[in-house]
This record gives sequence, C-alpha cells and structure tokens, in this order.
Amino acid sequence: NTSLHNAYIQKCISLAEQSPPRPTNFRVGALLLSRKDGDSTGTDDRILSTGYTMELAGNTHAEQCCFSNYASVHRVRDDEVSTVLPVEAGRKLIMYVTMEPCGKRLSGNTPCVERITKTREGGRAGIHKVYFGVKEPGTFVGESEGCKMLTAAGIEWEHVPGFEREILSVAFAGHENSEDEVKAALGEKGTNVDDI
Ligand SMILES: Nc1nc(=O)c(N)c(NC[C@H](O)[C@H](O)[C@H](O)COP(=O)(O)O)[nH]1
Ligand SMILES: [Zn+2]
Repeated sequence: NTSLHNAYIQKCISLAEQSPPRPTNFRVGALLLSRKDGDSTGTDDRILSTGYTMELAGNTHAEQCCFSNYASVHRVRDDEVSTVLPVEAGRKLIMYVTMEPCGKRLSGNTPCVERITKTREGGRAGIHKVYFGVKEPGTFVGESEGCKMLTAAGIEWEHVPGFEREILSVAFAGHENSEDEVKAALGEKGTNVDDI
C-alpha cells in the first residue's frame, strides 16, 4: 500500500504549492481522513479536511488549517475540534503531511503536535497515525522533536520516502537561496529513514 501513501503525499504536495512563499516558515500541505481498519487500498477512505501553510489568516500552519477548516465546517471553535471529529468503530483517523508536524514554533504559537495530541482529549481515539514525507529541516528550530513527541503521546507516525527533494523544494520556495537550503536539508542528518 505504499502507492496509497504516495498518492496522499502527492496530494499534500499540491496543497503545499498553494501556500504563499515566505522566508519565515515552510510551505506544507496536510490532509485528514478516516480509514477503515485493515483497508490497505484506501477504497473506503473518507477525506475529512485539508490545509496548507497560511491558507487561513495569520501565521498558520498546514495542520492547524486542516483542523481549523474542519472545526469551522462543524461550527465549533478550533480548540473544540476534538469534539466533532468522527469516532467510529472499525475506523481510524489518519493524517498525511508533507513535513513532520512541528514540535516547537519560533513564533511561540501552539505546535501542531500539540494540536494532534489534543484530538485524544476526553478519552477519544483522536488521530491514530501521521504519515509525512520529510523530517523538519533544522532551519528554524534545529533538531526537530515532532516525531519524539508523537511517540510520547502514543500516536504512530511513518516517514513516506521518495518525495524529499520535491517536498523540500516546495517548502523552501520563499527562502533566500532555497536551492542551497534544499541541498543542505537533503544532506542533513535525519532526512533518511533510519536517522529519523
Ligand atoms: N509541519 C509544519 N507545517 C507548517 O505549515 C509549517 N509552516 C511548519 N514550519 C515549522 C517551522 O519550525 C516554523 O514555521 C518556524 O519555527 C517558525 O515558527 P512559526 O511558523 O512562525 O510559528 N511545519
Ligand atoms: Zn506546525
């Protein structure tokens, strides 16, 4: 089912390409879906929401917009999104993101890992697993903590290989000498699976 994950990562890349280029963040795309247990082809997948960096007003992240879009469709505040996410026996909530969710933000805004773990509030199953195409480069916060924090919260994660260069080129598009930053990030420890 790698082609299944590849297809969703590619969808997230096209979401990320809609993000306005800025030197102060990365252009990222995110997608939230509900998947039937054991469904390895995605035939019963239900797309719940999508988001991309700065889709919504302010300094917003892709995952943040994904949750916020879902919350507004269900007419609740962002911090109440866990109360309207579907809880269905035999199905799991899955998130796809081009980049590892942030564990820390220079702006001090709530990191996306925290938003993801909060979906488990009130004893709800919440997000079960996060698939991402590349580890967060060290540009802003150095060694990324996102994966470690997901693991600590009992949320599974998996790196979908093969799209690193494409994802990083989109992510860095608003940066000075983005070419060099992409090359540096590709060579950075942690971009390949066993380092994550
Ligand atoms: N997963 C992820 N999705 C995004 O949509 C996005 N922009 C980042 N970016 C991570 C990076 O660490 C932060 O963008 C910087 O730390 C600056 O922090 P702010 O974004 O200004 O809060 N990461
Ligand atoms: Zn984030």
